[in-house]
Amino acid sequence: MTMTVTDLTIARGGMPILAALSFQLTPGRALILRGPNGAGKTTLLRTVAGLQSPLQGDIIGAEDQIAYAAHADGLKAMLSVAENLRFWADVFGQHDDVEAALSMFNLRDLRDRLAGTLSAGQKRRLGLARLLVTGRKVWVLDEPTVSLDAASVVIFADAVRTHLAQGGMALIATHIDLGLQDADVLDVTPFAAVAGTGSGASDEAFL
Ligand SMILES: Nc1ncnc2c1ncn2[C@@H]1O[C@H](COP(=O)(O)OP(=O)(O)OP(=O)(O)O)[C@@H](O)[C@H]1O
Repeated sequence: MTMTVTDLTIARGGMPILAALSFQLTPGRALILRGPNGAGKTTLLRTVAGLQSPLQGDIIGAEDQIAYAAHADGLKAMLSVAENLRFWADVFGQHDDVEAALSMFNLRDLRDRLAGTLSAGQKRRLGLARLLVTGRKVWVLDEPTVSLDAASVVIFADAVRTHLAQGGMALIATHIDLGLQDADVLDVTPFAAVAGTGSGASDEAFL
């Protein structure tokens, strides 16, 4: 399975942001999205994940194969760590146990804690551990290392490497170096559809 993005034009708030963007994701490969704040990386990920429609262009080959992890953790505060993972495994129709995901993200000691009581970095680790229980091949990740300490960034990078080694794919917007030496890099800056999209627009964190 290969995901092919062709001649994509995407918009946010009614404004075209990136245009004429094409790339491929192939099994075992990660593609890192680069670009300054406001360049359109989140918008591109949301479009690839099917949360919004492109103005133009095609995204083919990844239908029902995408697991999307964005800024909002989206955890169930009143479920425990292990219950959150089981919940998401059920949502994605997976019936494996969640032990591997707990171990990979160093969450075993926290398994019975309510998610709402976790620290920001612990919540992020749980949010990322969910990827492992989705069974999805294509991970679409928006700034996945926010709130993670250095050791947890290493854990996350190991999880991505394992996923790739199993034939998975990853599309990741990040401002930091994840240490994924073999990853391909796509700087979206040259694909800006409108000059100055990096300033003047609203900041959704404050909406
Ligand atoms: N809800 C919204 N309504 C209007 N404009 C928005 C909205 N959300 C984002 N934008 C604007 O769309 C543009 C692209 O934003 P986007 O979040 O895709 O950029 P980004 O590359 O992910 O940025 P960052 O590196 O800061 O996360 C920015 O100019 C942003 O201000």
